[in-house]
Amino acid sequence: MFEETAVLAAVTILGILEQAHFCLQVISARRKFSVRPPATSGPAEFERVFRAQANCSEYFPIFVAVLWLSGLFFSQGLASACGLLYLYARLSYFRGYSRSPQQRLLPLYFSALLLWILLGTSCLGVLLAFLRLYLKLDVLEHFSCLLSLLKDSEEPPSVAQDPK
Ligand SMILES: CC/C=C\C/C=C\C[C@@H]1O[C@H]1/C=C/C=C/C=C\C/C=C\CCC(=O)O
Ligand SMILES: N[C@@H](CCC(=O)N[C@@H](CS)C(=O)NCC(=O)O)C(=O)O
Repeated sequence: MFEETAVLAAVTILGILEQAHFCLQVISARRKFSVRPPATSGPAEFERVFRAQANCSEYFPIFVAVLWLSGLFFSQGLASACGLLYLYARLSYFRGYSRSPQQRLLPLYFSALLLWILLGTSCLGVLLAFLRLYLKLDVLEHFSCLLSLLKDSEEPPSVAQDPK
């Protein structure tokens, strides 16, 4: 049972390692710019790294929740692909923000889009599970029946061969 979710688990571990990397970057920026805790302000270069890490951390619990909900209730493949892209977008956001506020924007939009896709597929997956469980209604099965009916009606009738 657990092994079936190994891909989601791998994406989660990768995400945790990414968070660790962002923390280490803040520690090294504190040393570089001599900003000792509990201070959180200093040169702009430091504050950008600090805010980038804080913003990524803020969204990490939401990311992990929707990654697993979408993976378990909708599709592990789609959720894992969105998850990997999200982690890449967050890395680009962090690197972009460390350079300038402007350079954070494109990866920020992309990461937000991926998060909303994961949230949307989570909602859809949970809704379909509710319908199956409480109303005994399998919407996906009805949908695939409908598709195969449509496909059959489009196929030309087979012409009987004239045995000469
Ligand atoms: C699934 C997400 C759940 C909860 C968070 C809810 C809302 C947060 C929105 O999803 C996040 C989208 C963020 C998009 C931001 C877009 C643009 C940033 C706006 C202005 C920046 C301009 C500037 O600083 O120069
Ligand atoms: N901690 C966020 C709270 C608001 C928020 O989540 N804003 C979204 C954008 S609308 C975000 O991802 N902000 C981070 C950023 O702008 O870099 C912030 O400082 O902006």
